[in-house]
Amino acid sequence: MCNTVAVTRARWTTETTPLPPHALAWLSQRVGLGEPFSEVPVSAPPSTLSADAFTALEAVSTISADGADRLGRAGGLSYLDLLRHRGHGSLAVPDAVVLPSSPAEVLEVLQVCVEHDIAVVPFGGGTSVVGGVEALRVSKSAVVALDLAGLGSLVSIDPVSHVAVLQAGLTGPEAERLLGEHGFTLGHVPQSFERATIGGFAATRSAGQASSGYGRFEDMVESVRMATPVGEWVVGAAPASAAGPDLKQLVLGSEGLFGVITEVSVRVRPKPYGPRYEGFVVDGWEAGVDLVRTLAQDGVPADITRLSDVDETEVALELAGSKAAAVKKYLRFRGVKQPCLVILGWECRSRSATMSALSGKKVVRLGRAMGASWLHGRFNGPRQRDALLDAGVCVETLETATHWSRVSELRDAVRAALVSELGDPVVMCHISHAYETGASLYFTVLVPRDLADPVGQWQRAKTAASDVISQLGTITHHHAVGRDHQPWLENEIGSIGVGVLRAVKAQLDPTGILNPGKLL
Ligand SMILES: Cc1cc2nc3c(=O)[nH]c(=O)nc-3n(C[C@H](O)[C@H](O)[C@H](O)COP(=O)(O)OP(=O)(O)OC[C@H]3O[C@@H](n4cnc5c(N)ncnc54)[C@H](O)[C@@H]3O)c2cc1C
Repeated sequence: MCNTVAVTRARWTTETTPLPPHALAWLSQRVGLGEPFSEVPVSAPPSTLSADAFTALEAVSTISADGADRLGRAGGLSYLDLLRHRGHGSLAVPDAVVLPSSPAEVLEVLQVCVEHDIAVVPFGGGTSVVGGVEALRVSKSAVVALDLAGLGSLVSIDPVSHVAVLQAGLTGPEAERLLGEHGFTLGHVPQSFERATIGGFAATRSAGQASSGYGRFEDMVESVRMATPVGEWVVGAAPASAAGPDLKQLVLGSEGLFGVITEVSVRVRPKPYGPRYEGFVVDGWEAGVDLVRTLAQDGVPADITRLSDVDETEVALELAGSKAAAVKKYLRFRGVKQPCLVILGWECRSRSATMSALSGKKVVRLGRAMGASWLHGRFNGPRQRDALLDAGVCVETLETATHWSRVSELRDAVRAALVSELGDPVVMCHISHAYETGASLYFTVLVPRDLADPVGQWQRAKTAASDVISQLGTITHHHAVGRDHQPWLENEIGSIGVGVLRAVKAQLDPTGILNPGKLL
């Protein structure tokens, strides 16, 4: 029996966090509530793994064909995954779960899977929202989820160079706890931090909430150790190198198709002394975009640099409850007509540099209480999503990035596509990461769930939004490609790009056992 993923995959946690009454009142008035969710119990189909293959895998690793263990690794945590786990739409369940406990064991498991023609889905925290861990068998005899939870150690730390080697199965909090014992931090805090893993961050080119300061996950990676069907491959030898193309960049974002990442060597930073988070308001989206662009181009963004549009700000204030009225009154007094919330947080970068760039700009300071409130709720999204689903709401997110000159055009186009498919949804948007040349846009969509066809409702909206996104920006800034963004990949990287990735795959995984049906 396996011993991880004790929680149901139909929700983020087993604890139910109901929406507060004022939030429910606002929702029913603005969004409209659907029918409370009728959860249809799901069960795992019989495993098709042959007895021979089971015995061969059992000889080299820990394996379970138990239905609950298999359901616990069936798919990721997108809105559609949650629907499937609540009995709507068909769920792809792996035939077994394999739990190796060392990099050497991962190599042995891959050998057995090649011999028995078994598809292998590398499984970290299972937080993919793009179908990345869907257990697709494709043309293989069976499919196993290869859960990396047994690779959970800090292998080494070099306090002089600020480099740590982390095993792939460490979750965000575990990695931070182990690094914290040595006075260091990774500073990588995506909203899925609580469940996502180091291997998953590397395999998807993840971006965290403080990536404007610490960099995206790929910026932190020094080297990667990866088990492939043709042997072990270690890429990255020094902080910088001119030894041909940077092959590390081929491994990062490879989404389990080229190999199983077992260890990642990362740049770490001393734990911040006295981090500080503050809230500000600007009048109107365009003013906010200009402000964030200036900070990024002047090289003085805060580590967390986040700008909400008018709709997201309005919802944030509505849901803040009693304090919201006083904030709104103050903003009216300050002459702000279209409030857009800016959250700035400093952990490793200089606050004074950002603040001097803000001086003279039309910005209303809301102070540390607003920053503290953001910090307090930074991981609430997935819990609120559970509660919204329970209340009959379709709730999902989309993300992209583009150049500054197109940021507003892209935002408007995505909103229009969603409105044309969904009727009158609430569409909220924020800039989540600021770069010198552009920014990422993150959308949250709320609409009453279509009772007759909840899966089709979101699939149509997602397709419409992705068509628009693929014309004006990247199909994904940090959620990766998986299965869901696959139809738009060739448009972004070209047929030559697809050919290059196929050639790499053929070299590393000649029989195609690794995560079939994703990315390419
Ligand atoms: C509520 C919520 C919020 C999110 N917020 C963010 C965010 O702020 N920023 C962000 O970047 N992402 C976010 N995500 C997406 C997701 O958390 C990231 O893609 C994350 O990096 C996935 O890590 P994981 O360990 O859960 O990987 P999994 O979901 O288990 O796997 C993701 C992909 O990587 C592959 N993979 C996993 N581990 C390995 C390995 N060791 N070797 C090879 N391949 C592997 C899988 O096969 C799959 O293709 C969010 C998701 C949710 C549900």
